[in-house]
Amino acid sequence: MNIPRPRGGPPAEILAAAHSVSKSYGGTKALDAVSFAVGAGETVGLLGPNGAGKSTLLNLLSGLRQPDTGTVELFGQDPRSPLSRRELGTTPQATSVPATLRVRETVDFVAAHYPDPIPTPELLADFGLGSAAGKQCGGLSGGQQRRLLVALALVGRPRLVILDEPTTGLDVEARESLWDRLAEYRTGGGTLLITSHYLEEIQTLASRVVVINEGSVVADGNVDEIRGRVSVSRVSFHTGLPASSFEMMPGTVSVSVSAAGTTTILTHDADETVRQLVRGNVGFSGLEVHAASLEEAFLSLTHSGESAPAPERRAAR
Ligand SMILES: Nc1ncnc2c1ncn2[C@@H]1O[C@H](COP(=O)(O)OP(=O)(O)OP(=O)(O)O)[C@@H](O)[C@H]1O
Repeated sequence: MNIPRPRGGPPAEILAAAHSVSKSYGGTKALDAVSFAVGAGETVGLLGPNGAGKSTLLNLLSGLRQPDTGTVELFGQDPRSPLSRRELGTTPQATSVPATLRVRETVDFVAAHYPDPIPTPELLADFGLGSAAGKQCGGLSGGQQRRLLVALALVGRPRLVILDEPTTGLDVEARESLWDRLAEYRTGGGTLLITSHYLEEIQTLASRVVVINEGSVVADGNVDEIRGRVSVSRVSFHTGLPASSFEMMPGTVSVSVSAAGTTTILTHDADETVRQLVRGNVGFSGLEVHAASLEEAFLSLTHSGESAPAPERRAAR
């Protein structure tokens, strides 16, 4: 597990951890022997495509579900114990607000569970909901409801906040304002675990990014390391040569040939790929270079694996 150790100091306290955790829903394996931990003071972005297992992992860590095998800890205890959740603020993906309660009443109700909550007017003002305080929650827009849910996660000044895709349904302005609030929470010493589909979205906030795909952790590192590894291009062209001719080229992740005869090289270094094609006197036509899709980028992580991160492979050649 990758827990940062402050230089010269003791290891960071682990606030939440999964130890070799597996979870299936019927025949679907959502998590496969995942080990993962969040240390105090970290902001961890949990990144992965649809169905990767992100929500399942968060639900286990926050005690909403139980693992089939392996163990989970929250503040060193079983996350299902109410005591362990006292210092946790969370907004699961599917939660909705109570339609008939007013916004102010909803915040007051949740705040009453904590010894030192953020005062309701202050919290609502921070989240741009001051003027909506007297409205029924059911009358809020989707974006306002989302903001209210995140505000509720923070009201008790928790030590750890777990948010599942908090910006879903928010416009750009609301999204930025939400990141600002979370950055303030972090500056005040808070620890964050946030899921997203997009590295761009979490890269300004996250101190560490963990990529999960098909129920397994496929990468764990700082933003620059992960960006280097998910930056993949597709170089496509027509040639008479078989796919195997290109597999050893520097930076290559995978090579495929479509039914229509187009050869596509997924590569971490499109410039070098094109240089190699020219230098090698490869007969090609119809050359095109595009950014790879997110799915292809995640696939590249699965292919390269933890033992051979792309930047090192690139440097070694
Ligand atoms: N309650 C459930 N019943 C059956 N299958 C489920 C259930 N919850 C999740 N799954 C399946 O488990 C796998 C992991 O789902 P999970 O929601 O954890 O992924 P995710 O990374 O959070 O996806 P998304 O980004 O789409 O929210 C998927 O194949 C999903 O269809």
